[in-house]
Amino acid sequence: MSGGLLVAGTTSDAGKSVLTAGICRWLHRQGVKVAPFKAQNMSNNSAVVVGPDGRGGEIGRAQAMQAAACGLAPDLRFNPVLLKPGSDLASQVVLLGEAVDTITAGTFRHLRPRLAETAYAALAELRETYDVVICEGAGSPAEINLRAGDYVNMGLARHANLPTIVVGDIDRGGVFASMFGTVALLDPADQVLIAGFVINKFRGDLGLLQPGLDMLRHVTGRPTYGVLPWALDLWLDAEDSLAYGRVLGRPAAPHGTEWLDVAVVRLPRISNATDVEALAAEPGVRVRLTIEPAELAAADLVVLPGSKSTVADLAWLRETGLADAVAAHVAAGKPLLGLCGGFQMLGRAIHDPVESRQGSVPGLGLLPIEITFDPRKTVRQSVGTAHGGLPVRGYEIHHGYVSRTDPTLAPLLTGDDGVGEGAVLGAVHGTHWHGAFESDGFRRWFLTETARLAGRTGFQVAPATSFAAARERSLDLLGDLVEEHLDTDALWRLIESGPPAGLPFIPPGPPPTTTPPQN
Ligand SMILES: NC(=O)CC[C@H](N)C(=O)O
Repeated sequence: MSGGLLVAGTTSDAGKSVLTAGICRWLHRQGVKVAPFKAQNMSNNSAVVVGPDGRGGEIGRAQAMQAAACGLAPDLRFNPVLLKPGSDLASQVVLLGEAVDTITAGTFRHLRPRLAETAYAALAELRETYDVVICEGAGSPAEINLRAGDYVNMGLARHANLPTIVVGDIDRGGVFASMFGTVALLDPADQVLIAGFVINKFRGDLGLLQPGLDMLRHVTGRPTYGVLPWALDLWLDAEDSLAYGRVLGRPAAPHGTEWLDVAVVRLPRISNATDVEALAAEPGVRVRLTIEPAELAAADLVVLPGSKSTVADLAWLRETGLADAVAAHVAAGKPLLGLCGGFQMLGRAIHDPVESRQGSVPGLGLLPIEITFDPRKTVRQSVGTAHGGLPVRGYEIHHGYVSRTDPTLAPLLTGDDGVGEGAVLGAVHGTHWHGAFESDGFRRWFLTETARLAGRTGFQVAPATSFAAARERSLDLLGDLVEEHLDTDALWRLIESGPPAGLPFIPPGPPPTTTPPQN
């Protein structure tokens, strides 16, 4: 068979990624050969995938997570187009894993046909290989200004005749109006593909919600396939949980007598922020994303995460007073960790003719290294050891490299080629590797060392947390939610048989265009 479904949303962060992953896990458990797909993703949170030519390429982390939900290794075709925003105006374009261009809104139009063609071809290939492909849309399908050029939402559904469900986040309010409006702003040929709705993040009495669902059915002629409850345990790989001010996940009580407090600076162009999820998976480790200097002062460990715009985010760090707070933290002998872009900021100088094109700028001066940016991007999976033999796996996505270092500086890690990676100087730690803290033994050593440096003598790392098992549990939880709360028989009919016949048109449809579409 060649089944398919598009999961669209009323807004960004409505729950498309997790619902797609949940549907993938449900089908995978049923023995269905299923794959995920997102034609175009806009995110700086990417995973490294080894392509058919053996080279490393990038896809959105959400698609790598959905691949795991399907029991598959990630594939570049699962997310053929990835836009990585370096500023509000410009994005790096990653096509089938490889960075090919940097675009602005104005130049996107010229590239769009090539991107759409690549995405359509990738989906066609996947549909030949897999029995079912679950596609995730982007933003809302009712972005009427962008509809003409769309190949991620209804443009994709039309091209591949995909039945579409629309998920809405009821916690934000206005869910009925946004469900209705999403359908009613689409043209008739798009509307016949919208089969129904899913409500996400509901807390409360289903009996009170039911009349609303009945009314929604009455005014749209479309059912709600189910209502997913607010699930507190769902936070791994969920990008919206990375908003600042929040504690990441739901940390269990400490194994020892004291908590370890970790403050992660929420850089404006943060990239691969999911790196710190592995720390947050440990009992007694409280990880908070913050932009408050006072929170850095109170933290045991400060983390400068990855950045898509190292030099610009470093300037922001100085403007906001956070750079001074980082310096004070280090001056007090407390531990600091820099990851990729955050590591690059720790050196004496950054020479960047590529990303910011600012030339040479001073770094924070906390490590005796200099960073130079190369137009070629390093994208690879990396394997090595730390602290005398603890195995570490990670991945690298960067243009900048260490161009000058002090030969006496100790590395944090050693690659399997025997070459030192990153640095440790006193309580300052840094590496270009992402994902390293998913390696359980290394994470335990690092947290123990961190607690010692911070004087948290009562903190004791739990002996046996497995991050891989925690991720697997979270995918299973998503599968459980789908099985328990959605009408899976009806969903299966949709996936198998395509858009149902006879779905009514809801006026007014798209407003007439007064100006030519911009995309
Ligand atoms: N992943 C990152 O943090 C990348 C750092 C920096 N933007 C670079 O390209 O080198």
